[in-house]
Amino acid sequence: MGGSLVRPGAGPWPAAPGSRRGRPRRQTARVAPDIAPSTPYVDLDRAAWSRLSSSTPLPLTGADVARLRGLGDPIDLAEVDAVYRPLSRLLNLYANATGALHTASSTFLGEAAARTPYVIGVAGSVAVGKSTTARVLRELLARWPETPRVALITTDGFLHPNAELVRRGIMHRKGFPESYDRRGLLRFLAAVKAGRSEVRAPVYSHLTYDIVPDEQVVIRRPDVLIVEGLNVLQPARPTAVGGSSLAVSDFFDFSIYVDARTSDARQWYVDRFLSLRATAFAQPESYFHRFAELDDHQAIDRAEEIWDSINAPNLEQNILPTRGRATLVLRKGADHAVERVRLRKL
Ligand SMILES: Nc1ncnc2c1ncn2[C@@H]1O[C@H](COP(=O)(O)OP(=O)(O)O)[C@@H](O)[C@H]1O
Ligand SMILES: CC(C)(COP(=O)(O)O)[C@@H](O)C(=O)NCCC(=O)O
Repeated sequence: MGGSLVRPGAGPWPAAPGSRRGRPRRQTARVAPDIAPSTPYVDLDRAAWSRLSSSTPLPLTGADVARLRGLGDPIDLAEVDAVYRPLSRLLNLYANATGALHTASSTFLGEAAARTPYVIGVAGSVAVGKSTTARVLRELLARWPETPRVALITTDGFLHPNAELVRRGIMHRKGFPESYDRRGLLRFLAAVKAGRSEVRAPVYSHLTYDIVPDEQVVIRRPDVLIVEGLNVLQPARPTAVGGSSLAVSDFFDFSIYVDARTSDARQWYVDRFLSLRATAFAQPESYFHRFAELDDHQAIDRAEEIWDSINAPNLEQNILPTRGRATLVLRKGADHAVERVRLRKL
């Protein structure tokens, strides 16, 4: 393959907050290529990535992609072909290999091999297009004969209801780790992974900006479960006795971080906010209904204020630092197209 291997920390990947990159480095001797420090990542540019798995057919049409596309996301069939078709093949190989491993360990233990869903996490900032990525993958993975049943949940269903956020004084921190019922999400994933026949999750509405009372999504032993959300790669919380509890990502077989420059994500958030005035905000039940009548200047001010006070600090403090934990990073350019793909090999 024509992609380039990179040293950890090298290449186009900007430093996550708190990383060593960006600090002055001691001068070190040049390392000969054959003894260069090994890296757990393979970093491919778009062209090299899209040449992989060229024999895998693309089972979607332009109309399918239009149906799956989120507001403001220009994804088209060419993008799905170049980026998501190889990813679907890779996930198919990984899911099959994990199934075989599971069968082997059941045989060793003398247990009947019960299938357990292959769980994929999709992380990244607000407005980077996680939901489109997750929906496209759901559609592609469901076309493989081994995984026809693909379920998708978003972690916003596990946000505390607004009344509870207000009671805790953290309404301005929606999307931060503490705004979620983390125990509920862990219980949900443990039940899905244990192969329970029916597992329920609460539902969030972007329209009312709150949990929908008395509504639940039911997951019935899928072959694959995709779990999409800002904070799905958060490490476990330390416990009072010096240990740590389980993390959501402990239940993942594979994880994807949808990455973009922070300035691009901010612009996409503002653009989407402007578009939402004529669609979601125009509906009387929308939490943001009062913003439907704002002119462009007022709407841009309001969107930038929300971004700068909530979504940017959350990205910098909680989300971006988890990028290195992902199995695969999709790095988007300013036009939303994926420019590079980084896969963790080890
Ligand atoms: N205020 C809103 N009203 C209606 N829909 C919204 C609103 N904010 C976000 N959405 C929709 O919710 C989905 C998830 O958005 P977000 O959490 O920003 O993640 P991403 O853009 O990475 O998918 C998107 O499809 C988006 O269009
Ligand atoms: C609902 C969200 C927290 C995303 O939740 P997720 O599905 O990623 O868990 C986010 O889209 C959001 O609404 N953030 C609050 C700030 C804002 O209104 O943009």
